[in-house]
Amino acid sequence: MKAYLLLEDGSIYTGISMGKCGTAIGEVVFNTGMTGYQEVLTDPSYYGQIVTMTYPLIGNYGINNEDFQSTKPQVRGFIVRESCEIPDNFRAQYNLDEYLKMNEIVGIEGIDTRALTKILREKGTMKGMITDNLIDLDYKKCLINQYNESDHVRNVMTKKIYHIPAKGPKIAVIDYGTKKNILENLKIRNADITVFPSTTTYKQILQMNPDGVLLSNGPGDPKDVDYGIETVKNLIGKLPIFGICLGHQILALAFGGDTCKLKYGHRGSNHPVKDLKSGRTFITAQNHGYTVIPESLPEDVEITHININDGTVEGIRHKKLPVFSVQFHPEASPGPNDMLFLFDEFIKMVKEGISCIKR
Ligand SMILES: NC(=O)CC[C@H](N)C(=O)O
Repeated sequence: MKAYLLLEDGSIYTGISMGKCGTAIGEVVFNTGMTGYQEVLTDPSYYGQIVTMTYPLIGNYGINNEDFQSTKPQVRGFIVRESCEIPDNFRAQYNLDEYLKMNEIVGIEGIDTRALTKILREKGTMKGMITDNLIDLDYKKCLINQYNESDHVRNVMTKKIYHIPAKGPKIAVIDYGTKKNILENLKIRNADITVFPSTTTYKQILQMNPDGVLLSNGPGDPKDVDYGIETVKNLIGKLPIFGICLGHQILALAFGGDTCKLKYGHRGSNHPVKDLKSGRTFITAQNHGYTVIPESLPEDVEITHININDGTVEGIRHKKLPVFSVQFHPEASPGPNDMLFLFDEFIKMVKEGISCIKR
Protein backbone atom coordinates (compact mmCIF):
# COMPACT_ATOMS: atom_id res chain seq x y z
CA MET A 1 0.00 0.00 0.00
CA LYS A 2 1.24 3.48 -0.87
CA ALA A 3 2.17 5.96 1.80
CA TYR A 4 3.32 9.58 1.65
CA LEU A 5 5.66 11.82 3.54
CA LEU A 6 4.51 15.46 3.58
CA LEU A 7 6.92 18.11 4.79
CA GLU A 8 6.24 21.56 6.20
CA ASP A 9 7.75 23.15 3.06
CA GLY A 10 4.98 21.57 0.95
CA SER A 11 7.08 18.78 -0.58
CA ILE A 12 5.57 15.29 -0.93
CA TYR A 13 7.50 12.00 -1.16
CA THR A 14 5.85 8.75 -2.13
CA GLY A 15 6.77 5.42 -0.57
CA ILE A 16 5.20 2.24 0.78
CA SER A 17 3.41 1.91 4.09
CA MET A 18 5.37 0.15 6.85
CA GLY A 19 4.15 -0.61 10.38
CA LYS A 20 0.72 0.79 11.16
CA CYS A 21 -1.31 2.29 8.28
CA GLY A 22 -2.54 5.75 9.17
CA THR A 23 -1.28 9.23 9.89
CA ALA A 24 1.46 10.56 12.16
CA ILE A 25 2.69 14.13 12.68
CA GLY A 26 5.98 15.19 14.25
CA GLU A 27 9.33 16.88 13.77
CA VAL A 28 11.24 15.06 11.02
CA VAL A 29 14.84 14.42 12.11
CA PHE A 30 17.61 12.23 10.71
CA ASN A 31 19.91 9.72 12.37
CA THR A 32 23.13 8.72 10.61
CA GLY A 33 23.81 5.47 12.52
CA MET A 34 24.27 2.39 10.31
CA THR A 35 22.94 0.21 13.13
CA GLY A 36 21.12 0.77 16.43
CA TYR A 37 17.63 1.31 14.97
CA GLN A 38 16.05 -0.65 17.83
CA GLU A 39 17.59 1.62 20.48
CA VAL A 40 16.63 4.69 18.41
CA LEU A 41 13.01 3.53 18.18
CA THR A 42 12.74 3.06 21.95
CA ASP A 43 14.81 6.05 23.17
CA PRO A 44 12.34 8.43 24.92
CA SER A 45 14.40 11.42 23.67
CA TYR A 46 12.75 10.84 20.27
CA TYR A 47 9.21 11.20 21.62
CA GLY A 48 7.17 13.35 19.23
CA GLN A 49 9.64 12.97 16.37
CA ILE A 50 9.49 11.22 13.02
CA VAL A 51 12.93 9.69 12.55
CA THR A 52 14.55 8.94 9.23
CA MET A 53 17.54 6.63 9.13
CA THR A 54 20.09 7.87 6.60
CA TYR A 55 21.61 4.40 6.11
CA PRO A 56 19.59 2.68 3.36
CA LEU A 57 19.06 -0.84 4.77
CA ILE A 58 17.38 -0.99 8.16
CA GLY A 59 16.16 -4.04 10.08
CA ASN A 60 18.68 -6.61 8.83
CA TYR A 61 19.41 -8.01 12.31
CA GLY A 62 15.78 -7.77 13.40
CA ILE A 63 14.37 -6.71 16.75
CA ASN A 64 15.28 -8.59 19.93
CA ASN A 65 13.94 -8.45 23.48
CA GLU A 66 17.14 -7.20 25.13
CA ASP A 67 18.16 -3.96 23.43
CA PHE A 68 15.07 -1.85 24.14
CA GLN A 69 15.82 1.49 25.84
CA SER A 70 12.28 1.80 27.26
CA THR A 71 9.15 -0.33 27.32
CA LYS A 72 7.86 0.68 23.87
CA PRO A 73 8.80 2.58 20.71
CA GLN A 74 8.76 6.30 21.42
CA VAL A 75 9.15 7.75 17.92
CA ARG A 76 6.04 9.22 16.33
CA GLY A 77 6.93 7.75 12.94
CA PHE A 78 9.77 5.96 11.17
CA ILE A 79 11.17 6.47 7.65
CA VAL A 80 13.54 4.05 5.92
CA ARG A 81 14.85 3.42 2.43
CA GLU A 82 14.48 -0.36 2.67
CA SER A 83 13.08 -2.36 5.56
CA CYS A 84 14.57 -5.87 5.79
CA GLU A 85 11.80 -8.46 5.75
CA ILE A 86 13.83 -11.53 6.73
CA PRO A 87 16.33 -10.55 9.43
CA ASP A 88 19.33 -12.76 10.08
CA ASN A 89 20.42 -12.81 13.70
CA PHE A 90 20.15 -15.43 16.44
CA ARG A 91 18.56 -12.87 18.78
CA ALA A 92 15.93 -11.62 16.30
CA GLN A 93 12.34 -12.02 17.51
CA TYR A 94 10.50 -9.89 14.96
CA ASN A 95 11.21 -7.99 11.80
CA LEU A 96 10.97 -4.21 11.80
CA ASP A 97 7.58 -4.05 10.10
CA GLU A 98 6.05 -6.57 12.53
CA TYR A 99 7.43 -4.70 15.53
CA LEU A 100 6.06 -1.35 14.31
CA LYS A 101 2.66 -2.93 13.57
CA MET A 102 2.54 -4.58 17.03
CA ASN A 103 3.19 -1.20 18.62
CA GLU A 104 1.00 0.86 16.26
CA ILE A 105 3.80 3.04 14.95
CA VAL A 106 3.25 4.56 11.51
CA GLY A 107 6.16 4.08 9.12
CA ILE A 108 7.10 4.50 5.50
CA GLU A 109 9.72 2.73 3.38
CA GLY A 110 10.97 3.32 -0.14
CA ILE A 111 12.02 6.91 0.58
CA ASP A 112 15.48 8.06 -0.57
CA THR A 113 16.53 8.83 2.98
CA ARG A 114 19.96 10.12 1.99
CA ALA A 115 18.38 12.70 -0.32
CA LEU A 116 15.86 13.55 2.42
CA THR A 117 18.72 14.03 4.88
CA LYS A 118 20.44 16.45 2.50
CA ILE A 119 17.22 18.49 2.37
CA LEU A 120 16.92 18.52 6.17
CA ARG A 121 20.57 19.58 6.46
CA GLU A 122 20.03 22.42 3.98
CA LYS A 123 16.69 23.69 5.28
CA GLY A 124 16.88 22.47 8.88
CA THR A 125 14.59 19.94 10.55
CA MET A 126 10.97 20.38 9.55
CA LYS A 127 7.59 19.37 10.80
CA GLY A 128 6.05 16.60 8.71
CA MET A 129 3.43 13.92 8.35
CA ILE A 130 3.39 10.30 7.21
CA THR A 131 0.00 9.40 5.81
CA ASP A 132 -1.53 6.58 3.76
CA ASN A 133 -3.63 8.89 1.57
CA LEU A 134 -3.61 12.38 0.11
CA ILE A 135 -7.31 13.09 0.67
CA ASP A 136 -7.90 16.58 2.18
CA LEU A 137 -4.34 17.58 1.36
CA ASP A 138 -4.85 21.25 2.25
CA TYR A 139 -6.25 20.28 5.65
CA LYS A 140 -3.26 17.98 6.21
CA LYS A 141 -0.85 20.78 5.32
CA CYS A 142 -2.70 23.00 7.76
CA LEU A 143 -2.36 20.34 10.50
CA ILE A 144 1.40 20.14 9.88
CA ASN A 145 1.80 23.91 10.13
CA GLN A 146 -0.24 24.07 13.31
CA TYR A 147 1.57 21.16 14.97
CA ASN A 148 3.13 22.59 18.12
CA GLU A 149 3.53 20.22 21.03
CA SER A 150 5.53 21.12 24.08
CA ASP A 151 6.79 19.50 27.28
CA HIS A 152 7.11 15.95 25.99
CA VAL A 153 8.92 15.06 29.21
CA ARG A 154 5.67 14.58 31.16
CA ASN A 155 4.62 11.92 28.62
CA VAL A 156 7.72 9.75 28.99
CA MET A 157 8.94 10.17 32.58
CA THR A 158 8.07 7.65 35.30
CA LYS A 159 4.84 8.61 37.03
CA LYS A 160 5.88 6.98 40.31
CA ILE A 161 9.09 6.98 42.34
CA TYR A 162 10.82 3.58 42.19
CA HIS A 163 13.82 2.07 43.90
CA ILE A 164 16.48 -0.33 42.63
CA PRO A 165 18.33 -1.36 45.80
CA ALA A 166 22.07 -2.08 45.98
CA LYS A 167 24.93 -1.69 48.44
CA GLY A 168 26.73 1.25 46.78
CA PRO A 169 26.17 5.03 46.90
CA LYS A 170 22.59 6.30 46.85
CA ILE A 171 21.88 7.92 43.49
CA ALA A 172 18.74 9.92 42.76
CA VAL A 173 17.93 9.79 39.05
CA ILE A 174 15.68 12.61 37.88
CA ASP A 175 13.78 11.00 35.04
CA TYR A 176 13.05 13.25 32.08
CA GLY A 177 12.75 10.12 29.89
CA THR A 178 15.73 8.02 30.84
CA LYS A 179 17.22 5.37 28.61
CA LYS A 180 17.50 1.93 30.18
CA ASN A 181 21.24 1.83 29.66
CA ILE A 182 21.84 4.85 31.91
CA LEU A 183 20.27 2.90 34.78
CA GLU A 184 22.19 -0.25 33.73
CA ASN A 185 25.46 1.66 33.97
CA LEU A 186 24.62 2.81 37.48
CA LYS A 187 23.56 -0.74 38.43
CA ILE A 188 26.85 -2.20 37.12
CA ARG A 189 28.61 0.23 39.47
CA ASN A 190 26.54 -1.01 42.39
CA ALA A 191 24.60 2.22 42.87
CA ASP A 192 21.46 2.16 45.00
CA ILE A 193 19.11 3.90 42.57
CA THR A 194 15.90 5.83 43.20
CA VAL A 195 14.20 7.15 40.09
CA PHE A 196 12.06 10.28 40.52
CA PRO A 197 9.51 11.84 38.14
CA SER A 198 10.93 15.12 36.78
CA THR A 199 8.13 16.97 38.59
CA THR A 200 9.53 15.98 42.02
CA THR A 201 10.58 18.95 44.18
CA TYR A 202 14.14 19.30 45.46
CA LYS A 203 12.86 18.91 49.02
CA GLN A 204 11.37 15.50 48.22
CA ILE A 205 14.64 14.44 46.61
CA LEU A 206 16.74 15.64 49.56
CA GLN A 207 14.41 13.79 51.96
CA MET A 208 15.72 10.53 50.52
CA ASN A 209 19.20 11.67 51.53
CA PRO A 210 20.95 10.72 48.27
CA ASP A 211 24.72 10.85 47.77
CA GLY A 212 24.47 12.11 44.20
CA VAL A 213 22.01 13.10 41.50
CA LEU A 214 21.87 12.02 37.86
CA LEU A 215 19.87 14.18 35.44
CA SER A 216 18.70 11.95 32.59
CA ASN A 217 18.22 12.45 28.87
CA GLY A 218 14.77 13.28 27.55
CA PRO A 219 12.70 14.72 24.70
CA GLY A 220 11.92 18.26 23.57
CA ASP A 221 13.08 21.76 24.42
CA PRO A 222 14.84 22.02 27.81
CA LYS A 223 13.15 25.38 28.41
CA ASP A 224 9.77 23.59 28.51
CA VAL A 225 10.94 21.84 31.68
CA ASP A 226 10.83 25.00 33.85
CA TYR A 227 9.80 23.01 36.97
CA GLY A 228 12.85 20.75 36.45
CA ILE A 229 15.21 23.74 36.08
CA GLU A 230 13.90 25.06 39.40
CA THR A 231 14.56 21.71 41.12
CA VAL A 232 18.12 21.51 39.78
CA LYS A 233 18.83 25.14 40.80
CA ASN A 234 18.07 24.11 44.37
CA LEU A 235 20.21 20.97 44.24
CA ILE A 236 23.37 22.69 42.95
CA GLY A 237 25.83 23.04 45.82
CA LYS A 238 24.04 20.46 47.94
CA LEU A 239 24.96 17.24 46.11
CA PRO A 240 27.28 15.96 43.35
CA ILE A 241 25.40 16.15 40.03
CA PHE A 242 25.93 14.49 36.62
CA GLY A 243 23.75 15.55 33.67
CA ILE A 244 23.32 13.71 30.37
CA CYS A 245 21.91 15.35 27.21
CA LEU A 246 18.59 16.96 28.28
CA GLY A 247 19.96 16.74 31.84
CA HIS A 248 23.03 18.68 30.66
CA GLN A 249 20.87 21.37 29.03
CA ILE A 250 18.67 21.66 32.15
CA LEU A 251 21.80 21.98 34.31
CA ALA A 252 23.14 24.77 32.07
CA LEU A 253 19.80 26.61 32.36
CA ALA A 254 19.84 26.09 36.15
CA PHE A 255 23.31 27.68 36.23
CA GLY A 256 21.75 30.75 34.58
CA GLY A 257 22.96 29.87 31.08
CA ASP A 258 20.92 29.66 27.89
CA THR A 259 20.14 27.11 25.16
CA CYS A 260 19.05 27.33 21.53
CA LYS A 261 17.94 25.01 18.77
CA LEU A 262 20.46 23.69 16.24
CA LYS A 263 19.56 23.75 12.56
CA TYR A 264 19.40 19.97 12.22
CA GLY A 265 20.90 18.60 15.44
CA HIS A 266 23.32 15.74 16.07
CA ARG A 267 21.88 12.24 15.81
CA GLY A 268 24.15 9.31 15.16
CA SER A 269 26.88 7.09 16.53
CA ASN A 270 30.08 8.74 15.32
CA HIS A 271 30.21 12.33 16.56
CA PRO A 272 33.78 13.39 17.41
CA VAL A 273 34.09 15.21 20.73
CA LYS A 274 37.26 16.82 22.07
CA ASP A 275 38.13 16.74 25.75
CA LEU A 276 39.66 20.20 26.16
CA LYS A 277 41.78 19.18 29.15
CA SER A 278 43.56 16.17 27.64
CA GLY A 279 43.24 17.27 24.01
CA ARG A 280 41.97 13.78 23.20
CA THR A 281 39.13 13.20 20.77
CA PHE A 282 36.49 10.57 21.49
CA ILE A 283 33.82 9.17 19.19
CA THR A 284 30.41 9.55 20.80
CA ALA A 285 26.76 8.63 20.39
CA GLN A 286 24.48 11.65 20.11
CA ASN A 287 20.82 12.49 19.81
CA HIS A 288 19.89 16.09 20.38
CA GLY A 289 18.42 19.14 18.65
CA TYR A 290 19.24 21.81 21.25
CA THR A 291 22.57 23.09 22.50
CA VAL A 292 24.05 25.19 25.29
CA ILE A 293 25.12 28.70 24.23
CA PRO A 294 28.76 28.98 25.38
CA GLU A 295 28.74 32.76 26.00
CA SER A 296 25.71 32.40 28.25
CA LEU A 297 27.52 30.34 30.90
CA PRO A 298 28.50 32.08 34.14
CA GLU A 299 32.15 32.62 35.16
CA ASP A 300 32.27 29.67 37.56
CA VAL A 301 31.25 27.13 34.90
CA GLU A 302 33.82 25.92 32.35
CA ILE A 303 33.43 24.17 29.03
CA THR A 304 35.12 20.75 29.18
CA HIS A 305 34.24 19.27 25.77
CA ILE A 306 33.44 20.58 22.30
CA ASN A 307 32.11 18.98 19.14
CA ILE A 308 34.84 18.73 16.49
CA ASN A 309 32.38 19.08 13.58
CA ASP A 310 30.75 22.37 14.55
CA GLY A 311 32.47 23.58 17.74
CA THR A 312 29.29 23.38 19.86
CA VAL A 313 29.42 22.75 23.62
CA GLU A 314 29.59 19.03 24.52
CA GLY A 315 30.41 19.20 28.23
CA ILE A 316 30.51 21.61 31.17
CA ARG A 317 31.81 21.49 34.73
CA HIS A 318 31.47 23.78 37.73
CA LYS A 319 34.90 25.09 38.69
CA LYS A 320 34.46 24.48 42.42
CA LEU A 321 31.48 22.18 42.97
CA PRO A 322 31.28 18.48 42.03
CA VAL A 323 28.84 19.11 39.19
CA PHE A 324 29.36 18.22 35.52
CA SER A 325 27.38 17.26 32.46
CA VAL A 326 27.74 16.12 28.87
CA GLN A 327 25.68 16.69 25.76
CA PHE A 328 26.56 13.31 24.20
CA HIS A 329 25.47 9.88 25.47
CA PRO A 330 28.25 8.16 27.47
CA GLU A 331 25.93 5.15 27.90
CA ALA A 332 25.90 4.74 24.08
CA SER A 333 23.14 2.25 23.13
CA PRO A 334 23.56 2.57 20.27
CA GLY A 335 27.11 3.70 19.63
CA PRO A 336 30.68 3.56 20.85
CA ASN A 337 31.58 2.89 24.48
CA ASP A 338 34.54 5.34 24.56
CA MET A 339 32.95 7.52 27.21
CA LEU A 340 31.55 4.88 29.61
CA PHE A 341 34.29 5.87 32.07
CA LEU A 342 32.29 9.03 32.87
CA PHE A 343 30.02 6.84 35.01
CA ASP A 344 33.11 5.78 37.00
CA GLU A 345 34.10 9.44 37.35
CA PHE A 346 30.62 10.25 38.59
CA ILE A 347 30.65 7.47 41.20
CA LYS A 348 34.15 8.54 42.29
CA MET A 349 32.97 12.14 42.53
CA VAL A 350 29.92 11.03 44.54
CA LYS A 351 32.13 9.19 47.01
CA GLU A 352 34.46 12.19 47.37
CA GLY A 353 31.58 14.65 47.19
CA ILE A 354 29.91 13.05 50.18
CA SER A 355 32.90 13.92 52.33
CA CYS A 356 33.50 17.38 50.89
CA ILE A 357 29.87 18.56 50.90
CA LYS A 358 28.00 16.73 53.63
CA ARG A 359 30.57 16.72 56.41
N1 LIG B 1 18.87 12.90 24.10
C1 LIG B 1 18.41 13.95 24.73
O1 LIG B 1 18.34 14.02 25.98
C2 LIG B 1 17.89 15.07 23.87
C3 LIG B 1 17.80 16.41 24.55
C4 LIG B 1 16.88 17.40 23.89
N2 LIG B 1 15.54 16.86 23.79
C5 LIG B 1 17.39 17.81 22.54
O2 LIG B 1 16.86 17.40 21.53
O3 LIG B 1 18.34 18.56 22.45
